[in-house]
Amino acid sequence: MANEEPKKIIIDTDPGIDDAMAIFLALQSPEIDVIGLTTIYGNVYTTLATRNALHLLEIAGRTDIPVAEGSHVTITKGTKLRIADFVHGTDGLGNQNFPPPKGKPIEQSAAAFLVEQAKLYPGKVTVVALGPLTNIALAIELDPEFSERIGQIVILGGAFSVNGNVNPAAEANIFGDPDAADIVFTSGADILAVGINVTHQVVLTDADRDKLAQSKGKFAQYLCKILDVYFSYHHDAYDTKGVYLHDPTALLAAVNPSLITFAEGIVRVQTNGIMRGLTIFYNKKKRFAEVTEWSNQPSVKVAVTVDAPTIVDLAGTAEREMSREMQWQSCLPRHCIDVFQQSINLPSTGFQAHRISVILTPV
Ligand SMILES: O=c1[nH]cnc2c1ncn2[C@@H]1O[C@H](CO)[C@@H](O)[C@H]1O
Repeated sequence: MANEEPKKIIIDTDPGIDDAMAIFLALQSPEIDVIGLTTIYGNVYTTLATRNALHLLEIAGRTDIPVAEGSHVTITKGTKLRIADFVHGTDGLGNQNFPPPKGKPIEQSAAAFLVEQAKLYPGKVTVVALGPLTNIALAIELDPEFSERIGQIVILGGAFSVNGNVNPAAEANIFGDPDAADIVFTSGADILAVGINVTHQVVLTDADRDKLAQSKGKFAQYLCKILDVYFSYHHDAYDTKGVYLHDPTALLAAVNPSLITFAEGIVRVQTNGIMRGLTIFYNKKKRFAEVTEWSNQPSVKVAVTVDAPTIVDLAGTAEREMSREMQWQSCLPRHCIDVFQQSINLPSTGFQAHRISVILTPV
């Protein structure tokens, strides 16, 4: 991997504490060239997402990276947005009230920027979408060739065969704009969805945070400040002793797909009613007699298992040590994981079978 050209990545983001982790990870990784951040509502409103994106780039000393502001409303022009400030704090970054950034977003909208970059580097740009999918759907609407021109869209979103985190049906990013999500999932682009069936297996524990706190690394120090609110929320909302690394998992899956396994099939999104935001994966194992809403739709990839210990390790290492190169060689080859096997032991990586999903496999 070392000799390959760095992967061009645009992060579509609503920062967000785990967004901040993912952005720092990306900026730390020699395998990635972050060519832009685009912003969206979700964890905060879009205006604050833009401000936070600019702020995070200033913290990282990367003000050379452009920030394009995204949509303030859903794809159907909905203004009743669900903002998860109870997860991330009212400022989105752990109620730290950082001073406003000096930088400004570029003039172009997020969707126009996405379209332009995909045209400039056909097949070479990966979008890592960490919030609701409005900007991506707008890019698809703006340019009918966007889906073909974009290299890959890695979506942090969906709850495949598991309960959601907004309600039992829906995961937050898909719930944020289900119509946009359905447009993206059926667009024909090369899509990898990393849902909470996978990210809920990637836990940064209280002990991991203590390790981070002992580090003098710039990112570690910063993150320890903002992580408190995220930990309190998880302690209240879940029985897990730690926090879920949603956004870092999606980012790392984009950089190194061998960290996950995936199934291929067709995803549709419920856009109304009590199951609004539900993602339903069709594994193509049955030939239905009737035409269904899944018939003749393009296939996407849906993450099924994850090498959780390696992701937590990579995230921790990169955040702790500013200049350390990531150790991709410790990653699991995809073919090593048999999702049907109940007990897997891969001693070379310390991979623990119980930390991967064997019950939730939409294979
Ligand atoms: O309980 C929740 N409600 C709303 N958003 C959440 C919650 N937990 C995490 N996230 C945010 O939504 C994405 C994952 O669904 C993550 O980006 C996370 O920051």
